[in-house]
Amino acid sequence: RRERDGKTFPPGPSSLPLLGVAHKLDVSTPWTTFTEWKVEYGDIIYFRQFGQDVVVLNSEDAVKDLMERRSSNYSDRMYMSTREPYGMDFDNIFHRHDETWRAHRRVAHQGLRERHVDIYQPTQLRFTEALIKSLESSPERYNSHFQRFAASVVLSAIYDHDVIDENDPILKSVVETIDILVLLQMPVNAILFNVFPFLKYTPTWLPGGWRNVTEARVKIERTVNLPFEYLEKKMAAGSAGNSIALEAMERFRDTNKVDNFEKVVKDACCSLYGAASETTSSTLMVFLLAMVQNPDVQKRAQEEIDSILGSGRLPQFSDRQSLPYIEAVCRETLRWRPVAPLGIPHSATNDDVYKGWYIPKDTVVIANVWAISQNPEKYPSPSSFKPERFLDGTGGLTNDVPTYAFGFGRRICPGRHFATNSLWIAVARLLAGFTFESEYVQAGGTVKWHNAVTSVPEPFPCRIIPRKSH
Ligand code: HEM
Repeated sequence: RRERDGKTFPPGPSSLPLLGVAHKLDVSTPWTTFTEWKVEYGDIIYFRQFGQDVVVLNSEDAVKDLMERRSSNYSDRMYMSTREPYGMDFDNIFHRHDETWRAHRRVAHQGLRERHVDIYQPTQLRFTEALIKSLESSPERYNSHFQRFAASVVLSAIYDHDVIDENDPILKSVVETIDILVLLQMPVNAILFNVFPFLKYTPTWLPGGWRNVTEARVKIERTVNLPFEYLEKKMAAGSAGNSIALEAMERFRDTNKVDNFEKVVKDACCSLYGAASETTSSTLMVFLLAMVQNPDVQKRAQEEIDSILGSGRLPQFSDRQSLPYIEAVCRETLRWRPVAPLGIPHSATNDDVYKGWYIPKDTVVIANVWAISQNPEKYPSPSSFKPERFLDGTGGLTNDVPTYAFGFGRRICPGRHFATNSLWIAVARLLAGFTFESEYVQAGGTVKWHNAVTSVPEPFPCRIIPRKSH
């Protein structure tokens, strides 16, 4: 227990003046270190990193107590000195908990609420079919096909924009901008830039060799505006289909409740893309790895599909209820290797006391999703991929839905219903259409992980074999 100014802080490792706790952390997978610290320090851990107060929550109960039951105090994001100068303040994901954030959330919620997302199912199906075709013609490029699938469904839902190929101007522009956002807003970099402001102007820290802030601003502004220029042309021609952007524009224009609504909608929509694309494709990579590591699971999933659909018919969204094992495979994919193992850190708006421990204003509060998803009491042998965990004795689904993979409280991912639909149709169709094998992985070959904002397996040798019956 540590005391400062008569206040008791939660337990945690001691920090060095310059390094903080960096020397004690596995910096590429800090979530594993935080989970190990649970044994010594418990469910709520405190330390200081470069002068920044940090609290890590290692259990679902602690996360829910703070981020959900006390959501008015734990829904902010940390201050980032790079946001304004680089023109990144358009972004909703790292936005402070204020009126603009609320307006963005309204756009997201309206377009992505649970009962509404089904209108995008035809789009998701269409791009799943394109994914299958790409895998048939160049299976070795599976990773870029997954990325293309994720980007296409999302750009279509947000802007009614169909990605034609890799040179698509909107796709290129958003990908470039996301790279900047990721680099500058990764929590560790954000803290560094706050503490050592000169770093953010140092060219080597900037993506793509960028030399100055102005150029970043221009690129970001273009990314926010370009999809709307396309959409406006379609609107003028009367050919604009359903999209989150169009719906939000029409609604905000009619209600007159939001100031500067065009900017709000543009910014919110661009943020949606940023949050949606990489998370979805990374989850498909995790699914693929799980399949090649667990041929028995793959076989059982294919047997379920074949027994319900017969050979030849492909899964449709309407089959979802009849395929509980496929649903369980999707849930287990989200649990087994959550692509955001530390979620996105929240921040405390005011001083607070929890279980007698003091949490100062502006503390960065991290929900350790990894510790929750790997909790051996809830999930015995947590590192094994076992979809049966989500099934009851009769083969039906349990009530356990790994929503923790999508964050918590007011900041919970607004795209989760859309994401789980994309994931489900892709997984069902991939399993119906192909068998995935990897002698390399089966023989214990190393699979590297890329750990940045998301944690994702790097491409590994894999054979993608069309199934004869489909
Ligand atoms: C498998 C796919 C996805 C995963 C695992 C995922 C996960 C997450 C997580 C962990 C957060 C942080 C929540 C928190 O702070 O507590 C988040 C935020 C967010 N997600 Fe997702 N997400 C996915 C797909 C999507 C999609 C498809 C969209 C939009 C179409 C989306 C839009 C957003 C937005 C806008 C935020 C920021 C919310 C805020 O700060 O208020 N995500 N997501």
